[in-house]
Amino acid sequence: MSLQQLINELVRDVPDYPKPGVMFKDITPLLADHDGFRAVVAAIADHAHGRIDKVVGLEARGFIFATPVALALGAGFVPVRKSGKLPSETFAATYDLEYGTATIEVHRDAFAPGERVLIVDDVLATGGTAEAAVSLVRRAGAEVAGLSVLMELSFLNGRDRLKDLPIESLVTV
Ligand SMILES: O=P(O)(O)OC[C@H]1O[C@H](OP(=O)(O)OP(=O)(O)O)[C@H](O)[C@@H]1O
Ligand SMILES: Nc1ncnc2[nH]cnc12
Repeated sequence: MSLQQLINELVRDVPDYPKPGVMFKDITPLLADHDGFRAVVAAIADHAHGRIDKVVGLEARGFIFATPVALALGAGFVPVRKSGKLPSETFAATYDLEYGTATIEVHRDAFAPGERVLIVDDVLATGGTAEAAVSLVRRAGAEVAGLSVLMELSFLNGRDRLKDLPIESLVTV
Protein backbone atom coordinates (compact mmCIF):
# COMPACT_ATOMS: atom_id res chain seq x y z
CA MET A 1 0.00 0.00 0.00
CA SER A 2 1.31 3.48 -0.82
CA LEU A 3 1.82 6.07 1.88
CA GLN A 4 -1.06 8.09 0.42
CA GLN A 5 -3.40 5.08 0.62
CA LEU A 6 -2.29 4.41 4.19
CA ILE A 7 -2.98 8.02 5.22
CA ASN A 8 -6.36 8.02 3.48
CA GLU A 9 -7.27 4.85 5.34
CA LEU A 10 -6.10 6.06 8.74
CA VAL A 11 -7.40 9.65 8.70
CA ARG A 12 -11.11 9.62 9.50
CA ASP A 13 -13.64 12.04 8.00
CA VAL A 14 -16.01 13.50 10.58
CA PRO A 15 -18.81 15.51 8.95
CA ASP A 16 -20.11 18.76 10.47
CA TYR A 17 -17.37 19.06 13.12
CA PRO A 18 -16.76 21.49 14.77
CA LYS A 19 -19.57 23.21 12.88
CA PRO A 20 -22.01 22.42 10.06
CA GLY A 21 -20.44 22.21 6.63
CA VAL A 22 -16.91 21.33 7.82
CA MET A 23 -15.55 17.87 6.99
CA PHE A 24 -13.09 17.37 9.83
CA LYS A 25 -9.96 15.30 9.18
CA ASP A 26 -9.44 13.28 12.37
CA ILE A 27 -5.82 12.13 12.68
CA THR A 28 -6.28 10.11 15.89
CA PRO A 29 -6.57 6.70 14.13
CA LEU A 30 -3.30 7.44 12.30
CA LEU A 31 -1.55 8.40 15.55
CA ALA A 32 -2.72 5.16 17.15
CA ASP A 33 -1.18 3.11 14.34
CA HIS A 34 2.56 2.67 14.99
CA ASP A 35 3.52 1.87 11.38
CA GLY A 36 1.39 4.66 9.93
CA PHE A 37 2.63 7.26 12.40
CA ARG A 38 6.25 6.27 11.90
CA ALA A 39 5.92 6.31 8.09
CA VAL A 40 4.40 9.79 8.13
CA VAL A 41 7.13 11.22 10.37
CA ALA A 42 9.84 9.63 8.18
CA ALA A 43 8.26 11.01 4.99
CA ILE A 44 8.02 14.55 6.36
CA ALA A 45 11.67 14.40 7.44
CA ASP A 46 12.70 12.97 4.03
CA HIS A 47 11.03 15.82 2.17
CA ALA A 48 13.02 18.52 4.01
CA HIS A 49 15.42 20.36 1.72
CA GLY A 50 18.83 21.61 2.84
CA ARG A 51 19.92 22.48 6.35
CA ILE A 52 17.13 22.79 8.93
CA ASP A 53 18.13 24.36 12.26
CA LYS A 54 14.70 24.42 13.90
CA VAL A 55 11.40 22.68 13.31
CA VAL A 56 8.39 24.76 14.31
CA GLY A 57 5.24 22.94 15.42
CA LEU A 58 1.83 24.62 15.47
CA GLU A 59 -0.26 23.94 18.58
CA ALA A 60 -1.73 21.48 19.14
CA ARG A 61 -1.81 18.86 16.40
CA GLY A 62 1.32 20.23 14.72
CA PHE A 63 3.33 19.46 17.86
CA ILE A 64 2.66 15.74 17.45
CA PHE A 65 4.40 15.58 14.07
CA ALA A 66 6.94 18.39 14.46
CA THR A 67 8.73 17.00 17.50
CA PRO A 68 9.71 13.60 16.04
CA VAL A 69 10.57 15.32 12.73
CA ALA A 70 12.93 17.68 14.61
CA LEU A 71 14.66 14.72 16.22
CA ALA A 72 14.91 12.89 12.88
CA LEU A 73 16.50 15.97 11.24
CA GLY A 74 18.92 16.68 14.09
CA ALA A 75 17.17 20.04 14.60
CA GLY A 76 15.71 21.80 17.62
CA PHE A 77 11.97 22.15 18.19
CA VAL A 78 10.17 25.49 18.62
CA PRO A 79 6.50 25.64 19.66
CA VAL A 80 4.12 28.18 18.17
CA ARG A 81 1.37 28.35 20.76
CA LYS A 82 -2.14 29.70 21.08
CA SER A 83 -2.10 33.07 22.88
CA GLY A 84 -1.31 33.33 26.55
CA LYS A 85 0.61 30.07 26.87
CA LEU A 86 4.22 31.12 26.32
CA PRO A 87 5.87 32.56 29.44
CA SER A 88 8.48 34.93 28.01
CA GLU A 89 8.21 37.85 25.54
CA THR A 90 6.41 36.94 22.32
CA PHE A 91 5.43 38.07 18.85
CA ALA A 92 1.71 37.49 18.17
CA ALA A 93 -0.44 37.14 15.05
CA THR A 94 -4.25 36.90 14.75
CA TYR A 95 -5.81 35.06 11.82
CA ASP A 96 -8.92 33.31 10.49
CA LEU A 97 -9.02 29.55 9.93
CA GLU A 98 -11.59 27.22 8.37
CA TYR A 99 -13.84 27.26 11.43
CA GLY A 100 -12.95 30.30 13.50
CA THR A 101 -10.33 32.80 14.48
CA ALA A 102 -7.27 32.51 16.71
CA THR A 103 -4.11 34.21 17.91
CA ILE A 104 -0.78 32.41 17.96
CA GLU A 105 2.55 33.41 19.47
CA VAL A 106 6.24 32.55 19.36
CA HIS A 107 8.98 33.54 21.78
CA ARG A 108 10.92 36.54 20.52
CA ASP A 109 14.21 34.79 21.27
CA ALA A 110 13.24 31.41 19.79
CA PHE A 111 15.74 31.62 16.91
CA ALA A 112 19.31 32.75 16.28
CA PRO A 113 19.47 35.30 13.42
CA GLY A 114 19.20 33.61 10.02
CA GLU A 115 18.36 30.15 11.26
CA ARG A 116 16.54 27.97 8.71
CA VAL A 117 13.15 26.80 9.88
CA LEU A 118 10.77 24.07 8.72
CA ILE A 119 7.16 24.64 9.81
CA VAL A 120 5.19 21.42 10.39
CA ASP A 121 1.45 20.98 10.85
CA ASP A 122 -1.16 18.28 10.30
CA VAL A 123 -3.61 20.05 7.97
CA LEU A 124 -3.29 22.96 5.52
CA ALA A 125 -6.83 24.26 5.00
CA THR A 126 -7.38 28.00 4.34
CA GLY A 127 -3.72 28.67 5.07
CA GLY A 128 -4.56 31.24 7.75
CA THR A 129 -2.64 29.39 10.46
CA ALA A 130 0.39 28.74 8.27
CA GLU A 131 0.50 32.32 6.97
CA ALA A 132 0.44 33.65 10.54
CA ALA A 133 3.17 31.20 11.56
CA VAL A 134 5.39 32.26 8.64
CA SER A 135 5.03 35.91 9.67
CA LEU A 136 5.94 35.08 13.28
CA VAL A 137 9.07 33.15 12.32
CA ARG A 138 10.22 35.98 10.05
CA ARG A 139 9.53 38.63 12.69
CA ALA A 140 11.66 36.57 15.08
CA GLY A 141 14.59 36.83 12.64
CA ALA A 142 14.66 33.37 11.08
CA GLU A 143 14.30 32.16 7.51
CA VAL A 144 11.34 29.93 6.61
CA ALA A 145 12.77 27.08 4.54
CA GLY A 146 9.37 25.48 3.97
CA LEU A 147 6.06 24.20 5.24
CA SER A 148 5.33 20.50 5.54
CA VAL A 149 1.89 19.05 6.26
CA LEU A 150 0.30 15.66 6.40
CA MET A 151 -2.80 16.70 4.48
CA GLU A 152 -3.73 19.62 2.23
CA LEU A 153 -7.38 20.53 1.59
CA SER A 154 -6.80 21.98 -1.86
CA PHE A 155 -10.36 23.23 -2.35
CA LEU A 156 -9.67 25.85 0.34
CA ASN A 157 -6.72 27.25 -1.65
CA GLY A 158 -4.37 27.67 1.31
CA ARG A 159 -1.39 27.46 -1.05
CA ASP A 160 -2.40 30.71 -2.74
CA ARG A 161 -1.78 32.64 0.49
CA LEU A 162 1.72 31.19 0.84
CA LYS A 163 3.28 32.23 -2.44
CA ASP A 164 7.02 31.57 -2.89
CA LEU A 165 7.06 29.15 0.05
CA PRO A 166 8.07 25.55 -0.66
CA ILE A 167 5.12 23.44 0.53
CA GLU A 168 5.16 19.65 0.90
CA SER A 169 1.94 17.76 1.60
CA LEU A 170 1.87 13.98 1.86
CA VAL A 171 -1.76 13.83 0.72
CA THR A 172 -3.88 16.35 -1.19
CA VAL A 173 -7.66 16.13 -1.14
O1 LIG B 1 -5.33 26.35 7.20
P1 LIG B 1 -6.23 26.75 8.33
O2 LIG B 1 -7.62 27.09 7.86
O3 LIG B 1 -5.64 27.84 9.15
O4 LIG B 1 -6.43 25.48 9.26
C1 LIG B 1 -5.40 24.60 9.62
C2 LIG B 1 -5.19 24.58 11.09
O5 LIG B 1 -6.39 24.19 11.78
C3 LIG B 1 -6.08 23.18 12.72
O6 LIG B 1 -5.69 23.69 13.95
P2 LIG B 1 -6.69 24.19 15.12
O7 LIG B 1 -6.60 25.69 15.19
O8 LIG B 1 -8.05 23.59 14.93
O9 LIG B 1 -6.00 23.71 16.44
P3 LIG B 1 -5.59 22.33 17.15
O10 LIG B 1 -4.36 21.83 16.43
O11 LIG B 1 -5.31 22.80 18.52
O12 LIG B 1 -6.73 21.35 17.05
C4 LIG B 1 -4.92 22.45 12.09
O13 LIG B 1 -4.18 21.71 13.04
C5 LIG B 1 -4.13 23.58 11.47
O14 LIG B 1 -3.23 24.16 12.40
N1 LIG C 1 -11.31 20.22 7.89
C1 LIG C 1 -10.33 20.20 8.81
N2 LIG C 1 -10.01 19.06 9.44
C2 LIG C 1 -9.03 19.05 10.38
N3 LIG C 1 -8.33 20.14 10.73
C3 LIG C 1 -8.63 21.28 10.12
N4 LIG C 1 -8.12 22.52 10.27
C4 LIG C 1 -8.78 23.33 9.43
N5 LIG C 1 -9.70 22.67 8.73
C5 LIG C 1 -9.64 21.38 9.15
